[in-house]
Parts: sequence; C-alpha cells; structure tokens
Amino acid sequence: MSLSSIINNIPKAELHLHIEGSLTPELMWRLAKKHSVTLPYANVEEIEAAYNFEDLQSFLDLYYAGAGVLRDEEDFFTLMWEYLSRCFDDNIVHTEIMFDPQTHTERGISFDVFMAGFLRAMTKAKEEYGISSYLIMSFLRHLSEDDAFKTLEEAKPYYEHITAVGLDSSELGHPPSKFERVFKHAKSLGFKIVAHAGEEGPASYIWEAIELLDVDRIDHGVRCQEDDALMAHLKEKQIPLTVCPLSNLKLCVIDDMKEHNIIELLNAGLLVTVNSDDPTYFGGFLNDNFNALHQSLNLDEHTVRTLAANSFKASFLPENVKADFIDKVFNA
Ligand code: HPA
Ligand SMILES: [Zn+2]
Repeated sequence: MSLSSIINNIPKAELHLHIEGSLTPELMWRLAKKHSVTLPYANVEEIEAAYNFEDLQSFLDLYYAGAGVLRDEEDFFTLMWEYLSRCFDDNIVHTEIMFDPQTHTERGISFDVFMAGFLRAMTKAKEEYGISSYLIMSFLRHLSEDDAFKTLEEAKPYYEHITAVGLDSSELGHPPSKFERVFKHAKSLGFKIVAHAGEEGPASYIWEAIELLDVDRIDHGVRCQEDDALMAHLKEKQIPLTVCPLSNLKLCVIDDMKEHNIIELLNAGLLVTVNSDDPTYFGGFLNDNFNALHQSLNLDEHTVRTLAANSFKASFLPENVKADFIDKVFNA
C-alpha cells in the first residue's frame, strides 16, 4: 500500500482545528448572498486568491472578516456539518474543535445561536458517521482578561458541552500571563486547558502556558526548540504539541516545508501530533498536512502510524477508548 493510502486509511484524531477556519470560500460566498453582506471580493476565485499571508496577523484580519457572514443557527450548523463531513472523508474518527465565541458575541450573536448549530451538527455526525467530537472554547488573547471572564460566564448554560478552554489569536504582545486568573478559574470549574504558544511567540510563552495556565496541551509550540530545558520538560512530562504544518508554511513561520521541525521534535521524544488549524485558509485538511510532510520530509510508515497514534494519546478521550484506537492505528 502506498503511504498516501495508509494516511487515508488509518483512523486519526484532530486536536487543533478552528471551526471558523474551516469556512470554505464557497460557503462564505453563499452566506454573504443570503444575508446581503458585501464582501470585498467579486467571486469565489477572488476569495481564494486573497489567501496569501505574510504572518499570523495578516491571516487573522481575513479570518475575522470572513466569520462575519455567519449569522444564524443554520449557518453555524452548516459550517460544523461541512467540517465533520470532511472528517469522514479523511477518516478522522474523533475531533476536538476550537470555537471563538467572542468573534460572534462581539457582533451581537449569542451563545444560543452558535451553540445550537454546532451541537446539532455534532449529534448528527455521531449518528451518521460515528464521529465523536468535543468542543474547546477559545478566548481571543488580543482582548482583555475581563472579556474572557465575561465569556466564561456567558458560556455557563453550555458547560456540559465544552471539554476544554483555550487561548488563540494574536500571540506577540499577548503572553499567557495576561490570562492567568481566568484560566485558574476555568481549571477550577473542571475544564481541560490548552493554549496557543510558541507559534510566533518565543519559548518563554510556552513556559508561561505550562507554569501559569497549567495547560494539558500546547497548540503549535514549534519554537520550543529554542530552549533545551523546555525541550527536556516537554519530553519528561509528555505535554502534547498540536503541530500544524501547512499553517506554519502559510503564515511564514517556516519558509519551506523541508525546514519543518516536527520530525526532529518527534525523534527527540516529544508527543507531537499533526493538525490542520484553519484548513480552508491554509490550503489543506488533515490528510493534506500528512501528505505535505511526506512529500518534503519523506516520512516512513512507522512515523505516520506513530503520529496518528499520538493524536489519540494526546486527546481528551477516556483512556480505554484511546487504547482501542491506538490498537486500530497499528493494525489498519
Ligand atoms: O493559528 C492560529 N494562531 C492563533 N490564533 C488563531 N486563530 C485561528 N487560527 C489561529
Ligand atoms: Zn490555531
């Protein structure tokens, strides 16, 4: 079997995916028409052509603008349903999905609207595809900690549907320490904790996420290699890194996929996983990320299976469920 078929056929989990970053240009166009929103593009091709980024911020500007077409429950349902259908195609059997409530509440769209749409699609995907999915509520780090506290409070009726709390958006200048109190509170409520750190920001932000936010996983984390003591700590504690290769390339964190350090991190004993981040903006879903790594770094079959097994190991699934999937990864 070719490596690409193995990539397709083995069961996988995705742990770093922003649902707003799975909005296809076609859906953006359709919803803009539906709600009479004027986009700065003449057609779908122009939307696609605009996806050339020089850094994280240049992407985030388009990403937040694009999310502006999401207005009613049906829109959020369709967004989630299209992503979960794509998971089915890629043989993703479990996914832990980030959503940015403040992107919507700031526009006057309440939790009741987007949560109803998300949860309806997630239930349907479980029934029709057998895909399990968890939600990670992410705070926007360019906003204040008070705003994050307010968001955590607004989410109260939905706590049972939210597994973890995360931190995303513009990293530089917004270190994890800015959110120490709200994450302490979220942890006391029983949420798992994740945070983007070490994507554009320095290794010290990864330390802060570990020491001040008490994270269960680091999102990205690829700059950990700049600090030997941090590498040793990540290895010893097996704190997972949810790495996103095509995202790193598109946002110029690396200049060439051949430079990607994911395999070096794996070989150094770190628990790394492969993820798509914002697939419709970065040019590929999960299997595309595996294939891009394979093309540039020449992965072997054992490495692919190890990365897929890591996706379950690093997930928030119950231990017995993880073990069953890991078994399947090595026998599929
Ligand atoms: O890669 C990312 N980094 C930070 N914030 C984000 N929000 C969506 N994607 C990202
Ligand atoms: Zn991300």
